[in-house]
Amino acid sequence: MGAQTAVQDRQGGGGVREQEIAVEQQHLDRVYRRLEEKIHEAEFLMSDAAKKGQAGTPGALAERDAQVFRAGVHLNRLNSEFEDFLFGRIDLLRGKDGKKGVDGAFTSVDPADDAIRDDATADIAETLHIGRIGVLDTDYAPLVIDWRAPAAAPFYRSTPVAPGRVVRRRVIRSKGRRVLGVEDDLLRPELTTGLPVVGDGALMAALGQARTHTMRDIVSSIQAEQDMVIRAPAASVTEVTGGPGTGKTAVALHRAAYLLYQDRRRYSGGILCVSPTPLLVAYTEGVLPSLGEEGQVAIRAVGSLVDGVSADLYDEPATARVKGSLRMQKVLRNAARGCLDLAAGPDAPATLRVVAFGRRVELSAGELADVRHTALSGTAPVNLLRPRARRLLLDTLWRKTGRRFDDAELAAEERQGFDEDISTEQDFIDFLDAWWPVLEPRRVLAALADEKRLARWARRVLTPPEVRRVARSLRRDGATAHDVALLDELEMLLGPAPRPKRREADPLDQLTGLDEVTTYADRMSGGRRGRSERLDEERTEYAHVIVDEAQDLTPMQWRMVGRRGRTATWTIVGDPAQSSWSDVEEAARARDEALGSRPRRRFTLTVNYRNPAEIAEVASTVLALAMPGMESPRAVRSTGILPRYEVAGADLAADVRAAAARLLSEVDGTVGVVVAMNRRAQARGWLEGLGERVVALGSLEAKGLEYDATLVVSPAEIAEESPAGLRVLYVALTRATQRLTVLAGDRDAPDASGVPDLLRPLA
Ligand SMILES: Nc1ncnc2c1ncn2[C@@H]1O[C@H](COP(=O)(O)OP(=O)(O)OP(=O)(O)O)[C@@H](O)[C@H]1O
Repeated sequence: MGAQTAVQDRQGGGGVREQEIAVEQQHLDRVYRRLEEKIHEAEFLMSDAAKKGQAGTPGALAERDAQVFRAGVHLNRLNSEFEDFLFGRIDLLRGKDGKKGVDGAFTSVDPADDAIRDDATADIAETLHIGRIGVLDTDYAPLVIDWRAPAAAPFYRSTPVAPGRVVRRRVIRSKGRRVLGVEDDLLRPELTTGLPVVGDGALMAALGQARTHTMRDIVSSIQAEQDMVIRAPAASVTEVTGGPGTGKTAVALHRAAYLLYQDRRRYSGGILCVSPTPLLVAYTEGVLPSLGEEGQVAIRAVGSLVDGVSADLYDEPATARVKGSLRMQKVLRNAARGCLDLAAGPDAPATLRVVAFGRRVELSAGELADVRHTALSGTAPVNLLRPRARRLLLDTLWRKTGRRFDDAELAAEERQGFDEDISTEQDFIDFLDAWWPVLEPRRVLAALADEKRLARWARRVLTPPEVRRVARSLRRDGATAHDVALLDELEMLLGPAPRPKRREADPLDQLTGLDEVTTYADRMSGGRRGRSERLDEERTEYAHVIVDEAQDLTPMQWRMVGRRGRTATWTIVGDPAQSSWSDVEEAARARDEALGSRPRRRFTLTVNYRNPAEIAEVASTVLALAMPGMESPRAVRSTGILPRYEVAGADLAADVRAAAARLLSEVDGTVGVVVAMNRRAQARGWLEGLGERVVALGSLEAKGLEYDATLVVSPAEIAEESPAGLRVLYVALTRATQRLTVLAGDRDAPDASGVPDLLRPLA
């Protein structure tokens, strides 16, 4: 953490500042001129390639063009959307060796032995500008280094304690083509180099900004401990823990951009970023595009990982506990199999009758049950067992015909003829459709809503009250994030509908599979969708999986996410102290299973960039209750503004509204009002008319978000909601960047100053 400690002796008076801005303006002008040249070059190459009919063919040209083209696309977007295309500069001492890397910069991290003279003077040997993409001059000298390139690492990693070659780090603020300001940190203040120093450092400037409803990238002020994570090698599993506000989400997203830059080919397999709520997805969605990365990274809420379903409901904590538990595996397995009986409905034929060799052959209900039992032995997905069931039916029917042959060849021929005859008989086809229908996960999950049935499938696994809860929750319209994990598990247990066999040999043989062809065709008949669209939908495996707020994944959700990263490398970020899941050990087991034996690299982030010290301190009193012995991250700044405590009177609505209005008048940006989950709808009503800057959130929805000011309504109600309630309260208390008001309700026991008992420091 060097940023705020570096500089004592600033010379940034008006004149110097103007001068330095002018210097950077000159450089930015040069960069834009070069980019324009590149765009023309790109346009020329594109049209030339098109003329030669080479567009779309792979090879060196495509590779080169792609780069130029990307530069063009970036420029267009950067011009129109983003303020700070070029955002950094470092001035460096001469390095130990004279070697240059591919980006044209010297590679040495340490200064040459004689770079600093005895009288503490030194010369600046290299100046690098850092930006969102790299730009080379005509002579291949780096005009801008991509922030992810190795040469940019010292911009983030140098600290006054370990400055390496960096003498001065500068953050440049610009809008469009105009440089607006510079902020310097001097990393070797003891040296005399003649470099002017301007401003108060970039980090504080960034942290003080008002918040909007979308997250900003932190590319110009990534701190050293964060940079270690962002650039950690992609091998196996990277695990990051850190308290609230330490930048875990920001770091995870920047890491995605870094990995793509590092090895675009490898990650063309896609990066999946799993987020706990749709609100957090919406909040973070803009960060990757602002880093120049779109398309390869899918940011999905954990309730939206299954195609066609989007969770919009929440389960009560006690129901969630059951649905998220590994015990559901067994229940679902029973249901997947048990549903075969149900799917056909009450009119399902009890027996199978066919005509063979001129006489009737019949399988009784008992014989059919035996066939089904045999077909279902083993672990293969139920839908994929249908061909096996069909074969077993034919075997049993054949046996019942009592035909015997001494000649094996003749027997085989007879048997083949029998199979063909029977399996093309309409009665047989209809029977099979009804007796072994293709099962859909949604239908099976819906079947669990029947309490009696669920009780049968959950025998000796769930208790009767648990059965009642789960069945009741499934009778509502809509899905929860827990239901989605169950659907995904069912998808695996059921497997896809069998695909038609691609054999051209015997047309009759093809007819045999007709039922399956039509069923499959039905499934795929969503219209004539483009191939890429379909592929996108079908992508269920990724090259890298990022899990944000990993502490909240239930065991069943770990299984779902695990299936999407069977061959992936992983980045997992989370904070056990913020977990809203109560059965921590079971989740840890499921997580270990999802990750397998891959080696893990662990990192810890220690600095809280979000909350001022005054707010962090209140949160830490709750942390002491929620997780005794757990350390709070160190708050990086202090505002001198203490949290405000109020006690609600008879009209809670009016008090919440007044407290929210007051906060709105005190901050420029957003205000979040956090209430217990069962007050969500109510709270929205209370805030009506106060404008877009304020939002009401249920405690679980506040996950990962932040606001300039937060109003936490009735800490006790939030804490009593679930066994993990204190940790959820800890989340609520750590959302504010500037101001916090706590409103004590009926269940709180405020002292004379209005401080609820849960927030009073332990004696
Ligand atoms: N190096 C940085 N420079 C500027 N801002 C930063 C930096 N690191 C983090 N921040 C800011 O701090 C805030 C918290 O970051 P983030 O949401 O990523 O933290 P988190 O660890 O995921 O928090 P939580 O666990 O509470 O969800 C964000 O506003 C982020 O932009």
